[in-house]
Amino acid sequence: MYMVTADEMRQLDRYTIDKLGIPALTLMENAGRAVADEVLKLCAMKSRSGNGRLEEQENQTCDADSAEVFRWRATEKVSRTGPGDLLSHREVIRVEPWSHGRHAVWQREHWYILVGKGNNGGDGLVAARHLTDAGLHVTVVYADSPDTLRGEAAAGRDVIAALGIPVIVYGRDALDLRGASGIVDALLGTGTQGPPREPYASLIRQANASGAPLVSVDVPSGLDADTGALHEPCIRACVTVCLAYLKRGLVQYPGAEAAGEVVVRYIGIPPGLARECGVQLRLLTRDTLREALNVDISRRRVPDGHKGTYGHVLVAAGSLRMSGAGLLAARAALRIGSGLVTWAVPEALLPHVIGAAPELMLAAAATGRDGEWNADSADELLQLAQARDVLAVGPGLGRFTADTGWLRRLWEEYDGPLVLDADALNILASAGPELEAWKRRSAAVVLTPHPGEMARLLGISTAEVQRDRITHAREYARTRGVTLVLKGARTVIACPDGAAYINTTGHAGMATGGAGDVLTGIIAGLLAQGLNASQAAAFGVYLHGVAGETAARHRQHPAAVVAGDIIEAL
Ligand SMILES: NC(=O)C1=CN([C@@H]2O[C@H](COP(=O)(O)OP(=O)(O)OC[C@H]3O[C@@H](n4cnc5c(N)ncnc54)[C@H](O)[C@@H]3O)[C@@H](O)[C@H]2O)[C@H](O)CC1
Ligand SMILES: [K+]
Repeated sequence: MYMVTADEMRQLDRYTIDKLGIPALTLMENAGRAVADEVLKLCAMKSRSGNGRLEEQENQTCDADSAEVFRWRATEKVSRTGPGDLLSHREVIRVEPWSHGRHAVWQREHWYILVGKGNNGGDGLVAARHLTDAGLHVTVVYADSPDTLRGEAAAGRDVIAALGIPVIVYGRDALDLRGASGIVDALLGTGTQGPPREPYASLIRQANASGAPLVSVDVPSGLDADTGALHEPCIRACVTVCLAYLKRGLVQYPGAEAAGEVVVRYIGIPPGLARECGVQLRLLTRDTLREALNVDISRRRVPDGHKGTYGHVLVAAGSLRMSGAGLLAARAALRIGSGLVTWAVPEALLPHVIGAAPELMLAAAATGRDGEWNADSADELLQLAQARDVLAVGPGLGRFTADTGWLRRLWEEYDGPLVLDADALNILASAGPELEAWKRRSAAVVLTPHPGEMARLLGISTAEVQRDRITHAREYARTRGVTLVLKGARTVIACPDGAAYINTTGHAGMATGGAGDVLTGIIAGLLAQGLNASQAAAFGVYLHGVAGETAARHRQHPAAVVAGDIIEAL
């Protein structure tokens, strides 16, 4: 599933209308119909729950290969009354075609359609008509004077008037949303510039305060469609019906939170157009792993395989006070399926980690009695690495004198894939401009920074990184020729060729010490099994998140998950 910026969406709109000849009114009609479908679905859910409130949808038939709708949600958003279990559910649901019969249950429903003066408002006007035809009581609320609408939106306005659908002009007529059964937010879409101005701001506040379920058209009004930043006041939707292509801001926090459950609906724009027009950002799903990354997610084993078949990982990690980080990375590399894993530790640590995981091979890589790494250990490490397929460096490494030169030697003299995490990234960041002189590697490099490590790599603040995670990650990967995994909620995987993926597996309970070390081991292990850097990074992040969800279910609560649980759940 491709993801676009507001500007890319405008280009795709224009191409569809001007080059393919599909009328804008057709797109708007389909958009409004899709919004109406989702509103009717919510009404049906409420009627099923019997108490007139939104309950979590029962198990839907999941069609793993459904092309039409990709739906995921944070349950606490959809079931306002159910015990939010904090786990994000990912499911692909086929939305059954909705027959617009006059269902008696819906005639109790009174929905308000908040309409802006752009085409987002136009979509809302089409939805108002469909919902009226389905039997709901509908009132259209114009944020601006109706005569400010232009083009297709003005055409929608005239139809509403011709049908005699009740209309309120905000600011001129009284508006009380407290009795609303639901509200459609068709105020601002991808044409928004900056925080909502009056009267949109007041109307958004009134809608949020109403307590009624909010369905946003395309994007919640007030949300930055590109970065996911909230320009308050911003609508807090329980469902966002995203049109044609997923907007980036709906997947990045805090936007993902404000959007609630996101449903991407086909409205007549050819699905392949984004790829043809050079869009390279995709949602990371099983389909994406199979189709875009050509990953064999079944991970078949050959009947006559042996340990050597599945690669040998060398993990250079762990120090006196942080030996566990190295152990977690090494264990994860083994659990994900590597044939062999050697864990290299400072010499003084070795006697203490013997037996920590009997399946691991151990090696002393830094002589000295203090249990810390030192620059002299580069020779030993390079010696060990020559007989290994992948080198993972960083978890629990610590900093030491001349560590930049040490890392540079590994970077330039080891000719296999390199995975750098934690302190290896901090050492890389401390190289500063000298990094330009480091030899460009022919073999893959995968960096796995969390936002703070990314900030140090870029020399900016963590807040700036988080303001536009996708752009920062993609820019760094492209200019440095590396594969970069920017961790955090909705991890970004950015590849040197410009391709990028946003992961939706995982949950907040994985914010626990060592979870990142586990990911490093997973990615190194997948590289050892022959996946390329993009495949190993994307598949590794995806599996890491699924394992975290599984671990939370086993522990009955996300807060109880520790990093070792994620390894066991792999
Ligand atoms: N994706 C598709 O194929 C289709 C999308 N459609 C819908 O069109 C909107 C985008 O419409 P556009 O007219 O470009 O802009 P908006 O409706 O989002 O609103 C802009 C409108 O509001 C004013 N405005 C801008 N910023 C602010 C602000 N901060 N405060 C107040 N007012 C603001 C601005 O002057 C404009 O007049 C897209 O989201 C879809 O919903 C098509 O309908 C179908 C095809
Ligand atoms: K909207």
